[in-house]
Amino acid sequence: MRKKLVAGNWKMNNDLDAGLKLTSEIIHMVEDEVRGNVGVVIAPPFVHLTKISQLLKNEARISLAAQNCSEHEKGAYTGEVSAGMLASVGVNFVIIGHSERREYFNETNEQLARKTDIVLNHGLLPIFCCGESLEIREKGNYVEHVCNQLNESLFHLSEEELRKVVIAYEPIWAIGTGKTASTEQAQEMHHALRNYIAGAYGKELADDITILYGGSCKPSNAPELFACADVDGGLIGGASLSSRDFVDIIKSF
Ligand SMILES: O=C(CO)COP(=O)(O)O
Repeated sequence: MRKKLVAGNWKMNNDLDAGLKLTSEIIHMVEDEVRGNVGVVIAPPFVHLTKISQLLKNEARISLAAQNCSEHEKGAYTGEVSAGMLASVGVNFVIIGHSERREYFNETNEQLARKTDIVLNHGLLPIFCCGESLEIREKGNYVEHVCNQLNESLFHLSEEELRKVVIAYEPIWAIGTGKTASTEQAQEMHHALRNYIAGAYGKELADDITILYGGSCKPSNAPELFACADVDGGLIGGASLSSRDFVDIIKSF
């Protein structure tokens, strides 16, 4: 049985007080309302991680993620944060290759392969983002494009390493636009990605990999998206900034 997961990517939102308040609300609501075996991840900005890690110390089902990390081990990289530093403050997951990082910070598939390696080397779990632009969607080669992102950033991993990776499919045209992928579009891509992984690593491993959907996911559309056979949860942006909406999404399974 593969793991179900709902992760909240706060992006560059909330000051520390607001972040701590949101975390406390999520802790209490998850405890009171969420049944079943869905895992919860929150990904606050870097400067919140140490304090939020303390709040989550006794929360077995809520994990902490960073939104990015350096591809370098340490050294003269002003402004960067290393995987080792993240591990030292209690982070569990690292989001790698979000489309906003690919677009605004020119992150390449090769660089994301290095980030994946360094994250795994520090005992952290990558949430690897992939997805196509509207232009590629309209051209029709979107499956090939996203499979290539996996190939170039993940397929150097051993089987044991790939098993630790969570994949998040986020069509760029659906992020922050209010325009969600239809269940058919989400299922088509998730199924294609699982098949592609099966081709390289075998069906057994492919069936075990958690693949999340992201892009304008909210309480009203999460139930139908999460009901798709190959969708194992969500990577939530805007709606994860409201504890009520985020927990309602978690309860959509
Ligand atoms: O980018 C996303 C999560 O990483 C999705 O963002 P929205 O849910 O705001 O569309």
